[in-house]
Amino acid sequence: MQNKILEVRNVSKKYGKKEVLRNVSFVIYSGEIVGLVGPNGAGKTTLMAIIAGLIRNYEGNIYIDGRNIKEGSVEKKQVGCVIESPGFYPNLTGYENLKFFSKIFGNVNDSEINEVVKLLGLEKVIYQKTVKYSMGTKQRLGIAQAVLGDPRLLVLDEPTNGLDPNITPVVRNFLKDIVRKKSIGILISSHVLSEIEAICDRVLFIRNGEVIEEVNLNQENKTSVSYIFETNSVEDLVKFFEARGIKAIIEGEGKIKVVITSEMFENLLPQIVQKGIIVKGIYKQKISLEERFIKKMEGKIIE
Ligand SMILES: Nc1ncnc2c1ncn2[C@@H]1O[C@H](COP(=O)(O)OP(=O)(O)OP(=O)(O)O)[C@@H](O)[C@H]1O
Repeated sequence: MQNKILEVRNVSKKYGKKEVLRNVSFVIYSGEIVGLVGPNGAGKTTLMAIIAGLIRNYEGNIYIDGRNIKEGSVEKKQVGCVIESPGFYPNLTGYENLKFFSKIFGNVNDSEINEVVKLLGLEKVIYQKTVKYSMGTKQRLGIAQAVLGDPRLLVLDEPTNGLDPNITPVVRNFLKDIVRKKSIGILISSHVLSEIEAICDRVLFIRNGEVIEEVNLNQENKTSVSYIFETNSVEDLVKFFEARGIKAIIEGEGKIKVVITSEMFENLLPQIVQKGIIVKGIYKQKISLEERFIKKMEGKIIE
């Protein structure tokens, strides 16, 4: 069984009278990358800052490795974070900055720093002063800083912001690798939903401070996808689906579209064949996270 790395239980936060987070609860298990997506002002950064221990005044409880973060200090680094733009000493080199931050958590040796620098493709710039760094390079140095000291959880707010498209996969692979290798958990937010889709195991949709949906991206057969059926008997096929409560949309000549799970598809296909309906072609279209997000934020329900 997987360990619970993070448990957020009924967390609420107000600024004055404004409720920024309302009763947020979720869990991250070891080896999991969980995405947090929502429109501007939904409460993502506030939630991440609370989990990272940067905001202490909130209702509810947060447990990291089973330990309530409200209860006293811990010797070991529990959470590594990059929230908003990472801050570094501009007149120190990247390496000096990493050394400085690592000292706070003790026991980070040079070989660990060198390995992380290499994995994040920072070797060429690491001995330059960070004042010269681009935003994307600062982001990568921020991730390196967050990872050092072996935290149990990484909290990364928009970590691929400002990265060159050729560097984004480097960061993505780095995070995918360490989350499993070190059995940690990662909470990540991004406005680039294709990026979230490429990296996360699960996604939480947050709106007006509430988690309104959780999508498991690894459960392909439980997620509804669009299937386009090409057939000579459009009417019969539409009737077939409608008799089973499934909406079928005519998509041009001889084509109909239904949104069903892979499990349903596997059960229904033999029945279609049995009815003697001739299917000339079937095309599967996965609903992208972006489509789900747009529909969800419009308040439409996605089965
Ligand atoms: N220090 C603060 N004082 C008062 N209100 C705040 C403060 N910080 C955030 N807020 C408000 O809380 C709400 C949530 O903000 P937050 O930054 O957490 O949202 P977000 O989902 O991260 O948005 P974005 O995608 O734009 O970064 C917003 O309405 C914001 O104006």
